Amino acid sequence: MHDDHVAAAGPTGRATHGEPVPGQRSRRRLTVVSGPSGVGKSSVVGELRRLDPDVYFSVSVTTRPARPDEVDGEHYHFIDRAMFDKMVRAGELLEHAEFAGNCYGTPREPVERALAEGRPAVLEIELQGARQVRAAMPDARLVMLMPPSWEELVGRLTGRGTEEEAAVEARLAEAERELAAAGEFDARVVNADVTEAARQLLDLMNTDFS
Ligand SMILES: Nc1nc2c(ncn2[C@@H]2O[C@H](COP(=O)(O)OP(=O)(O)O)[C@@H](O)[C@H]2O)c(=O)[nH]1
Ligand SMILES: Nc1ncnc2c1ncn2[C@@H]1O[C@H](COP(=O)(O)OP(=O)(O)O)[C@@H](O)[C@H]1O
Repeated sequence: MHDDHVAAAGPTGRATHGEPVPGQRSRRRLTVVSGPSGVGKSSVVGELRRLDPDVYFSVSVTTRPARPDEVDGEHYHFIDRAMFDKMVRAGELLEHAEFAGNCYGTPREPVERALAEGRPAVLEIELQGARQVRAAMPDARLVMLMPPSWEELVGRLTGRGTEEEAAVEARLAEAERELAAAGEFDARVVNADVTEAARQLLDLMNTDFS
């Protein structure tokens, strides 16, 4: 069984599972951040990037078309299905999954290189991928980002305005499945405030559970 921690904010605004010990970061740590579409994963991971520039953030490949504000090679590597299948066959993906009609995967080599260099690495991926990472790399820490409420999640997803109605429906169907699996994760962080959630995530990355 995995450690079970809920990183609720304490009176100091820090996570209550234990204070991080300076200098004792698990340098080889791989952290997986999952959570339903629209919960704020990109927002929180973006804030984490500002808080700790030393962390390596994986850039996934996807067959999903780029949104207008997305930059190839920065948000994702946008590739076609033939290239995706080729990467799967060649074993170039650490994990991969289909989500709401598109394929997503984590390029293996950059993550392994970062960890070998002693850099902590973060993957922002959905549930099936998180399960694959858990099976392949049992030391990885899995964190699920949770919405303050279902209504807030729906509001954020529709308010973002990046998807057509059918894609929103597909994401909400996946969201129910993802939230039902929250108990499988090592920790859950409620994203009520982006900066606070990013701080809690960083605390989790820097703390060894005993
Ligand atoms: N398994 C897996 N999931 C990924 C990967 N990259 C992104 N995802 C997840 O795929 C889902 C859909 O991502 P996206 O199309 O960007 O939509 P959004 O989450 O609504 O912004 C999200 O849960 C992402 O975390 C990956 O490399 N592997
Ligand atoms: N703590 C928060 N409070 C209010 N709105 C938020 C919060 N976190 C994210 N959002 C907004 O919710 C929407 C979805 O966030 P996003 O980071 O794209 O989610 P995800 O990557 O999980 O799909 C965006 O419009 C974002 O600005």
